[in-house]
Amino acid sequence: MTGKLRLGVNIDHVATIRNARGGDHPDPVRAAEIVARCGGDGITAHLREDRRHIRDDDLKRIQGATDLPLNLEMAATEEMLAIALAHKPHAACIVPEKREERTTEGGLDAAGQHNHLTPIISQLKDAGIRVSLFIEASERQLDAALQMGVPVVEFHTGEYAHAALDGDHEKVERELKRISDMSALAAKNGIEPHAGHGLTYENVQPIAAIPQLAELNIGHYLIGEAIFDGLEPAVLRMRELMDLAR
Ligand SMILES: CC(=O)[C@@H](O)[C@H](O)COP(=O)(O)O
Ligand SMILES: NCC(=O)COP(=O)(O)O
Repeated sequence: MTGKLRLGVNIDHVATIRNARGGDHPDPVRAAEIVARCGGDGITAHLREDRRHIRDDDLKRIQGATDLPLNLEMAATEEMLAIALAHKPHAACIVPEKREERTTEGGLDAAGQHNHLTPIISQLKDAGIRVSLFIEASERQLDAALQMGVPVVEFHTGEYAHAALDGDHEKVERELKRISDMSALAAKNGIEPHAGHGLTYENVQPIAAIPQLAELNIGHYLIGEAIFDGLEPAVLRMRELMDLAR
């Protein structure tokens, strides 16, 4: 049976615009409040090591402003671990991070970093934080996630989104199949599959139709659309498209 697909709204890029002028406007906290009012299921925020968008004080303010679960995206570093343990978000999604990248370019190499990730995951879990790994939809990475005992994985949909933009239909189908196959395998093994990165009104529905997926995290496109239509209509439109696909 296909359950409700949650929509986590990533508000990072409200902070990107704020930071362009160094002041307080627009405030990502106000975005979180709007998401909460219009039926978003969660707030996602990526505290990057270089603080290019979300900043440390935003986390506490977001947590104080809404009851929606906060999904903190974080690199697997001691600094980020300490911040996560201090804030105790509902969930922490461990993501790969490269200082010079424009955005999160690929999935976490969970298979290659087993020894580094295991103690970080267990400290997050001991603090009651729901740990997720942001990985490519591959059997190797999913196996590693299983071995590490995480309850959630988020599949990186960037390759799928790029293929859709390029009009490469064969690649779109290949990417969809691997995300769909790995979602089924994750669910079969008791891991809750999520997906996100580069999702738009145009490309969200085939992903939303994957029955095992429990949550999509969507940010950059929604904040872009919000400039033209407002954040609430953008979230509601995405919600509608996701629901129609189930
Ligand atoms: C991990 C991820 O996909 C999100 O963090 C999202 O991409 C927004 O942050 P960036 O644009 O900084 O990658
Ligand atoms: N984990 C993916 C995410 O939070 C949102 O990615 P994007 O929609 O900003 O590309």
